[in-house]
Amino acid sequence: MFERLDFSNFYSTNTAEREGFCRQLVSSLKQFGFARLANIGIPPSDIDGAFETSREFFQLPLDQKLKSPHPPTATPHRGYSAFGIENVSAVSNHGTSVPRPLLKDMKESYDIGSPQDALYGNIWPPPGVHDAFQPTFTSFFSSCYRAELAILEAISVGLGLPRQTLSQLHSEQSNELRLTHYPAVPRGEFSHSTRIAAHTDFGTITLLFQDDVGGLQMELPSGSGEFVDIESGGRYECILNVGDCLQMWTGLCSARHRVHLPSLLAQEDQTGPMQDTVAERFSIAYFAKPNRAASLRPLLHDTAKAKDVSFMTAGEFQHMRISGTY
Ligand SMILES: O=C(O)CCC(=O)C(=O)O
Ligand SMILES: [Fe+2]
Repeated sequence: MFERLDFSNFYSTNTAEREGFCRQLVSSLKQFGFARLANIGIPPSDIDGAFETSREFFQLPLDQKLKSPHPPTATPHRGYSAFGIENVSAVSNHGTSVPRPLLKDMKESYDIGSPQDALYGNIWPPPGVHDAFQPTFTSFFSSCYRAELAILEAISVGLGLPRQTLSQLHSEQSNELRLTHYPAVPRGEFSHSTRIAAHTDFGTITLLFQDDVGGLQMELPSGSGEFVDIESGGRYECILNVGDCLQMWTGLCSARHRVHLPSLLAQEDQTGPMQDTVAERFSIAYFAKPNRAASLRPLLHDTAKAKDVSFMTAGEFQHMRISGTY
């Protein structure tokens, strides 16, 4: 649907090529709220390691996984959430005039924060449960943070802002990494449940890595309630999407998205024998979030109106958006 952009162009020594790439990136984020990126600087072997470790963890017996549980409240967003615990549809209707039905999420997930985050510590599996888990994701987190800063610089350049404008609003690392496993389910379940209900992401940008099962869909046109598949380019491709904070700062589109029955399978109803089971799916999402004290005042058009309004801080906004999901 939209072309894959090669992030290595951001490092081109040819200024026109570099700036042209940044403008193309911003244009995709303005039009769709999404971009597909190759070569964001995370080695494929690290991505393989993260997916393998995630699979191994989710394959453990439930009593082992529950040794590092997510707290019963929405914050801090850390640790393991079993199937059916989190319910994203509770926040699906944020910012829309078209109410969506509440659907149950069919997933289990694990949330990890930065080791540099001064406010919330991590909840790791205790020794003996999966000893490679903590080092694998501590290292993967740092790789994602480096990629995040480079992408924020590219977006700033593409918007015509000084290169460090966005990256310097992310120095505190209140970012989050989320591993998700969507178990195989009978396809009939999709009539009353979903994998993750329609939502927008709360932060600045999200870097998503997914396997090739499919089912990630975005709302197009925005606000229509119609969803189209974002086809999977495999686990080494990064799907980049705009979150609510970047939309408030810059007007780029924070597109509503969900994970549901892939359209190809939905069409089988008309075209041939239906498969009874929809394959399990794994994804890894890294949510870049602004420093908590950062103001969400628009960065591009500091209008007279904006000067009179008091804007929420990113921390207040995150808190408001996440409550209700647990
Ligand atoms: O699993 C996916 O592909 C998307 C997950 C997602 O949108 C989220 O966790 O915010
Ligand atoms: Fe999302």
